[in-house]
Amino acid sequence: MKLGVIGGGAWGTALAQVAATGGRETLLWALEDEVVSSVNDRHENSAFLAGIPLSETILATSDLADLDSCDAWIVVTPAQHMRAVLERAPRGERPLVLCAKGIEERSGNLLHDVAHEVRPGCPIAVLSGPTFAHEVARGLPTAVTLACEDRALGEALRARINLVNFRTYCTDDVAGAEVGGAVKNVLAVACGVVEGKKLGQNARAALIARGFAEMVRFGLAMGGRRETLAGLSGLGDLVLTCNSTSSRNFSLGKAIGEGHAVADLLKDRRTVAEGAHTAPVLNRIAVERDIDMPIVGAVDELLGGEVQLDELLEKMLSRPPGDEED
Ligand SMILES: NC(=O)c1ccc[n+]([C@@H]2O[C@H](COP(=O)([O-])OP(=O)(O)OC[C@H]3O[C@@H](n4cnc5c(N)ncnc54)[C@H](O)[C@@H]3O)[C@@H](O)[C@H]2O)c1
Ligand SMILES: O=P(O)(O)OC[C@H](O)CO
Repeated sequence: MKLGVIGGGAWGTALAQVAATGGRETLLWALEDEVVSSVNDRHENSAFLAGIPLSETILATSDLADLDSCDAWIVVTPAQHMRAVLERAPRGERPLVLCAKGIEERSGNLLHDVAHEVRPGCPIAVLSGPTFAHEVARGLPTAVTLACEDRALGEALRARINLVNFRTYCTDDVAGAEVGGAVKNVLAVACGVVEGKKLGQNARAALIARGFAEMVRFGLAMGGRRETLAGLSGLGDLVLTCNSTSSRNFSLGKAIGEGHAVADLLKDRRTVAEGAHTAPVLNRIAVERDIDMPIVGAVDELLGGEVQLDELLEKMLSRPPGDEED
């Protein structure tokens, strides 16, 4: 099986490395010519994953038409670009493994719904979990969720990508896996703010726990299952992302907490902090569907520049605490 990886950012590059390490013929599509030449000539992605040697068997291209030769595609563009890239990619039915973490802003749809709409007939799987690209690319032990409604296809895909150090756990709960990855990015921004503002470890733990309650409420409303949300793609990824400056979302929040202007932090970014794109749409859906998500709402307000941080913190801390199980 030849695998096509669509997206030459840090995560697409790391997943190409996983595929190549497993002996798969691997073609990496990247938007930037400099990424293509860096991977093909120097076996490194110096733009997005500098300093990590890549398998010499990974071939890169900037021509989407070349992906026609692949049996399955691993789709790793940022969430907001996935639709446009899949629309331009060659036709034909082949499994798509979606790896971005987000919700499409304009439609409010989870990414598997977007992919079904753009590529009807292509079987869809979702790969998510606690996975910093730089660790995966170095071959450090990692475990992920692979969600596919068609269990047999999920098993077949697992056989293609599983490695000793890239443990792949299957589920048929696609919505649950996607919601975990999308919501944790927004909560990581909040935890970064707590770090930047020096509010302490207790506050961060409280945010993780109450944020998880928000993730579960939203996930259940979207048709996901509680055990998926408590698994690798939900709680697992939440814990990773809310505790490390390796996370772009956490780092964004930390800089906001330190007093940097949101607009400056978001303009001219080369790397993606998906939480900034997910917060408005997630909050919009939560309000429309009457799902209680105060932390997500606060992050949305903060990123939208609608409120000053100190004012927001005062508002959050003076909310009357409810019952824990609510
Ligand atoms: N980096 C990680 O550790 C990691 C791990 C798991 C999941 N993810 C997810 O993978 C997705 C991709 O993130 P990343 O870290 O690989 O990206 P990145 O931040 O390393 O790089 C940015 C990417 O955006 C792409 N891009 C910019 N404009 C584009 C456009 N108009 N059309 C298509 N692509 C465009 C660039 O080509 C580049 O591939 C995100 O949804 C992210 O949440 C990342
Ligand atoms: O750098 P972040 O915040 O996009 O997080 C990367 C991965 O999603 C961690 O699992």
